[in-house]
Amino acid sequence: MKAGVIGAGAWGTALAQLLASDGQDVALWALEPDVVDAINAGHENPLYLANIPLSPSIRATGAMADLAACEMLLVVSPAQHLRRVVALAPAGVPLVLCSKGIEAGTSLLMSEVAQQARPGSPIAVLSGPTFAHEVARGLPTAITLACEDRGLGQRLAARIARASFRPYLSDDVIGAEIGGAVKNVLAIACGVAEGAGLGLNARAALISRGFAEMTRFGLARGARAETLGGLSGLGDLVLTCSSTNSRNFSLGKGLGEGARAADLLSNRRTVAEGAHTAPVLRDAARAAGVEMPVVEAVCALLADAAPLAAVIDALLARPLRPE
Ligand SMILES: NC(=O)C1=CN([C@@H]2O[C@H](COP(=O)(O)OP(=O)(O)OC[C@H]3O[C@@H](n4cnc5c(N)ncnc54)[C@H](O)[C@@H]3O)[C@@H](O)[C@H]2O)C=CC1
Ligand SMILES: O=C(CO)COP(=O)(O)O
Repeated sequence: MKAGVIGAGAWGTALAQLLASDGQDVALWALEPDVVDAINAGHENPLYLANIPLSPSIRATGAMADLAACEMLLVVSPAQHLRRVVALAPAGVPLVLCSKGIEAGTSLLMSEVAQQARPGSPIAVLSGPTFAHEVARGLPTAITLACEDRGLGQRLAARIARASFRPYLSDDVIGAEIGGAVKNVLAIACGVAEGAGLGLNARAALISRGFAEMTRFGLARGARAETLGGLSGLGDLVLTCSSTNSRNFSLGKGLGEGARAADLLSNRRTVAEGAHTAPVLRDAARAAGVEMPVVEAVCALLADAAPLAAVIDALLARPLRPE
């Protein structure tokens, strides 16, 4: 299966490096001409994945037509741009969606957006606890590969798997997507706790009460509980809520230290998906009658709608209830 990757940010570049690690050619579509040139001439991507020497088997391009011969396309754009890039991709080729988020304006998950943008292209989702720079360095990683077509899922998994990169197959596409989208918002909350010096008890409470929110929302959207408790849900939640290597956690840390969201988000080159997903998720949850108080709190801080102390007090003052 000749592989192509759409999007040369940190994660797209790391996945191209993974796929090229057995010497096979990988076509990598990048938005920025500077990135195309740096990868082809210098075998590096200093803009998004600095200090990682890239395989010469990776061929970057700015022309989507150069991906026409690919038999598998990994889509790794930011979630809010996925509709536009998928519409440009060659038709009929299996799309492995690696972006984590919910589309603003439609509240659609990435698989639903891709189905609208490229009807007829088979779809899979690749999602889990996977910091890009660790995968690019070949460190051990496990991930969920969700696909409703079991045979296709097995073929994709075989093509993507490496000695230190283990895809676990699932047929719960929606469940895999909801975990990845929701954990980004919850990572912002854990970053806030870190930045405000609330302690590790508070972080653990946010992770487990946040997981309860993820589960309520996921079940309401048709996800399976075991998917939400797996790599793409709980696994990714734990990773992203534990480290400033996470852009979402770092954004929250800045909020917790007292910075304004608008200042933290202006002029950033890399994406913190949780900031885009949070208000969409809050509205979708309200519409479904699902309570998500941690997500509501993150939205209030992102919108600068209430002082940090008031947001924390409101969460702690919620009525006592059974776990
Ligand atoms: N970085 C990571 O460790 C991981 C990231 N992801 C997900 O992968 C997706 C991409 O994230 P990263 O690769 O980290 O991105 P990044 O933050 O490293 O880079 C930003 C990306 O956005 C692209 N971009 C900017 N404006 C655009 C536009 N108008 N149209 C299309 N693309 C545009 C840039 O070309 C670049 O590829 C996100 O949904 C993220 O949640 C998933 C797993 C791990
Ligand atoms: O999704 C990720 C790891 O699985 C990356 O998290 P951040 O986008 O918060 O950096």
